Amino acid sequence: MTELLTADQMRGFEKAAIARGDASGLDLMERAGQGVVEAILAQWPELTKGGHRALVFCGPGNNGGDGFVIARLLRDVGWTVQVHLHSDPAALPADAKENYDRWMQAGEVLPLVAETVFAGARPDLIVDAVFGIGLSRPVPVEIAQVLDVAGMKQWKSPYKIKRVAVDCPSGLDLDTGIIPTDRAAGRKAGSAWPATLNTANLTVTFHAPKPGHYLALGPTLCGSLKVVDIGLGGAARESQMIGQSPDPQRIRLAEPFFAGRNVTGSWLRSVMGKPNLPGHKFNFGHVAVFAGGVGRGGAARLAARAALRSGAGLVTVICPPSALIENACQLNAIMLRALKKDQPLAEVADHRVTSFCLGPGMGVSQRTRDLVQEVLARRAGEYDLEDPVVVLDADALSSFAQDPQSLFAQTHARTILTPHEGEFERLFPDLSGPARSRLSKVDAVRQAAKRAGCLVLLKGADTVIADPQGGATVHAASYGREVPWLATAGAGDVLAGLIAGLAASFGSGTLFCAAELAAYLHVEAARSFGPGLIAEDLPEELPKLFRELGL
Ligand SMILES: NC(=O)C1=CN([C@@H]2O[C@H](COP(=O)(O)OP(=O)(O)OC[C@H]3O[C@@H](n4cnc5c(N)ncnc54)[C@H](OP(=O)(O)O)[C@@H]3O)[C@@H](O)[C@H]2O)[C@@H](O)CC1
Ligand SMILES: Nc1ncnc2c1ncn2[C@@H]1O[C@H](COP(=O)(O)OP(=O)(O)O)[C@@H](O)[C@H]1O
Ligand SMILES: [K+]
Repeated sequence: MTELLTADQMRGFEKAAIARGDASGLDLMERAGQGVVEAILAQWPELTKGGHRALVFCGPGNNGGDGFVIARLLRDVGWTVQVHLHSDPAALPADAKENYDRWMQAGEVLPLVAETVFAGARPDLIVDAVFGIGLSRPVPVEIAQVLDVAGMKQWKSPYKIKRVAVDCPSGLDLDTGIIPTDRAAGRKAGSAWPATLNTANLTVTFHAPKPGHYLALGPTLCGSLKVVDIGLGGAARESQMIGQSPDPQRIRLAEPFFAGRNVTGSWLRSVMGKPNLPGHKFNFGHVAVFAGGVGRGGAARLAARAALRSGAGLVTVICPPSALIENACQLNAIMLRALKKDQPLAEVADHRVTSFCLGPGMGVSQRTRDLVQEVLARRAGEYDLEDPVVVLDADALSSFAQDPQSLFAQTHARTILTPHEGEFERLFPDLSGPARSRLSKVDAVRQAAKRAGCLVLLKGADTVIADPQGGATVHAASYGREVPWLATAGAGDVLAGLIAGLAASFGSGTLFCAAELAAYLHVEAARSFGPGLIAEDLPEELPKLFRELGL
């Protein structure tokens, strides 16, 4: 787990370190600039030999200050460096001004405008130190144009110029992963994309990654991401995240790393480890997955298969009597029960069911609403420690589109909603669409979880999970973990089943931790299988994956 720091939190860390006397602002800026130079040379070792040519673009704040440090350090090792500044030097904040002055002892600064930038010779490297965490509004068009590689037509092979972003490609909002644009001028006609895009090959950030590096457009713009330690401390805080419920004030990245160490095995065991004690299948949880009518059972069967493969002791598919034969033809290790329309649920799902999964293929209907409400009303039985887990996906969510409040009135702390964006919009229209140009995906899901009184997992290449108290996790299939082939019908059904299965065992960690691990595992399963994947392949890939991951 890695903590993702918002701009305000990052400033808080900086202030605290300075107040403790651990470092001055100038020290931190020097370490930041040094870290960027080291990252550049590590990324492109061919740049260590010989003098190369760099353009450094500096902005009006401390991001620009980092730029002056980088310019000076590159010059010190023999590079030809040309600096362009977008501001009045006299208005620079103190530390940035100090580094401007140091640079000016043997250098010059040109304005950051196309005429001067493109008048010079082709650089080997461009350093973007215009805006970092202090971005407060859309980037002025004339700067956005200078930063867009597509506009660098004056130079030969502009895409081969190495582009490094300090903290972020300028224009990216590091809290949201969104590029704030001036709607009138900033958007390509008829498109949600900005008219100009500032992309980097390498982004170097400080102390900890920020949500915007992983959300929305962040991964597309940043290229590869390197985090540089500038001595602000805090590793102990991170260690509290493994296997623990989330802290309401913090955002974490679901990944099996802690302070640079791979902790995959212990992460998996903390959520799904089966104790090596005499036990039987009921000790490892019983998952009940509801299926829809004839010809619509595939989605529930996929979820059930994922639940069983993830280690649940038993899995039962519950279907209408008309679909019994269809399901019986398809299922073996998974048990099957028919539920008649007026039959009490307790007759087919007794108190030993520890986890329910509803939605995939159930159909949008009053019957689905009734079943969801009946399951949500279940409480811990005489012998159970906790209420059963309820995973609500797909049609179990869409069935409440007309009246989401009637669903939220019943959801409880052991419930998780797992919508994709379309389903999310049906339940939370005011947290979707245009609202999301102001609200990060993390904050939208936090608000949704608070309103629903349960966990919410909003799917995507950037999946966000939040609880009603505000604890939030991002799981991102990016930075080398891209799996576009996971966008295949049924992948979400598998995810719902995985969560139900991982959360089913009494011995397992919290529902939140199960959801984090499920998001990670379904992407790892997709990576392991590779292109050509269909949803059926995901559960079948799990045993190999568990072995490889050290479970
Ligand atoms: N925190 C740390 O621990 C460390 C931080 N470090 C570095 O400091 C960076 C943060 O510095 P920062 O706070 O000065 O903000 P920064 O991104 O330079 O921008 C602020 C300036 O830009 C202006 N401005 C904003 N948007 C604009 C727009 N669209 N168009 C025009 N102007 C715009 C804004 O103006 P204002 O909004 O005030 O009007 C203000 O003048 C951080 O990213 C990292 O690189 C490192 O040194 C290591 C330690
Ligand atoms: N480009 C992508 N990269 C990584 N994961 C993706 C991508 N597109 C979709 N996914 C994942 O695939 C699953 C698709 O779920 P969903 O949209 O509910 O599909 P379905 O309803 O067909 O099962 C989600 O878990 C989502 O996070
Ligand atoms: K930048």
